Amino acid sequence: MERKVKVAAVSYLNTKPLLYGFREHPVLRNMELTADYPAKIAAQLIDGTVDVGLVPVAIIPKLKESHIISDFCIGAEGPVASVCLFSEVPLKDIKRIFLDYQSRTSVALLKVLVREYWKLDVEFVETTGDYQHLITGTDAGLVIGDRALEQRLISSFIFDLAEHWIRFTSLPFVFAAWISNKPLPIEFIQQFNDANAIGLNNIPAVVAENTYGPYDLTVYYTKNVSYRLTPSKRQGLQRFLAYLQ
Ligand SMILES: C=C(O[C@@H]1C=C(C(=O)O)C=C[C@H]1O)C(=O)O
Repeated sequence: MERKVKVAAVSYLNTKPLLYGFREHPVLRNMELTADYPAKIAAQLIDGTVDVGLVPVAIIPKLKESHIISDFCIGAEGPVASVCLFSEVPLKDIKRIFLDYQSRTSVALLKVLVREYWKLDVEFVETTGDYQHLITGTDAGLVIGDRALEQRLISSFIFDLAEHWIRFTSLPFVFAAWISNKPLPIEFIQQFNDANAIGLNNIPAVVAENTYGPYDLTVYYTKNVSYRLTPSKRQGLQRFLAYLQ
């Protein structure tokens, strides 16, 4: 490839370990990196503004061409902490759920759990800007990312979507994966994966440069988010995509 590969990453704390190793890495000679919230990155990969994105897996069916180019992802093998349904009442009493405009996968996952697992009769409400303050009474809200880690300190009830998916299916979950919308040179992919691994092998250093009060990032990076796209995660991904058809 003559021109630089355009790569878009998620701008949340969950992605810091994956991006840590890119600084001063030779792969940067061949790529340019931007960051945004997941729904934006999905739109950029679909419309071709970028070549690679850490995109919500729920948009895979919307891509004409897609290649998972990495064995690293944003996944979970237990509670993920940052993708939760928050409420002031138990599940059975929830009447409406505000959906997170920044998310694609978790919105789809929530709908699968509501329909197939919890079997709730609720109304979904789209959002376009801040809505967390509307989580009161029988109105619940799906919140993802750093804002979810902050909402944990506020809401009375927290339903972790990864934890409930695992109870439902006995399979781990993948929220986002590095996906390209065109074939890329193998040398680039190897360098790209090498850069991803550096931060994961240096979690204390990643934590040390991110001061964050609301949640323990060592726990988040080592116990909650699970970054390896293992065969069982791929199985969980296939199972999830089958629900979206
Ligand atoms: C674990 C998370 O996974 C994310 C959830 C996504 C989604 O719902 O579309 C997309 C990317 C990930 O950042 C999180 O954001 O907290």
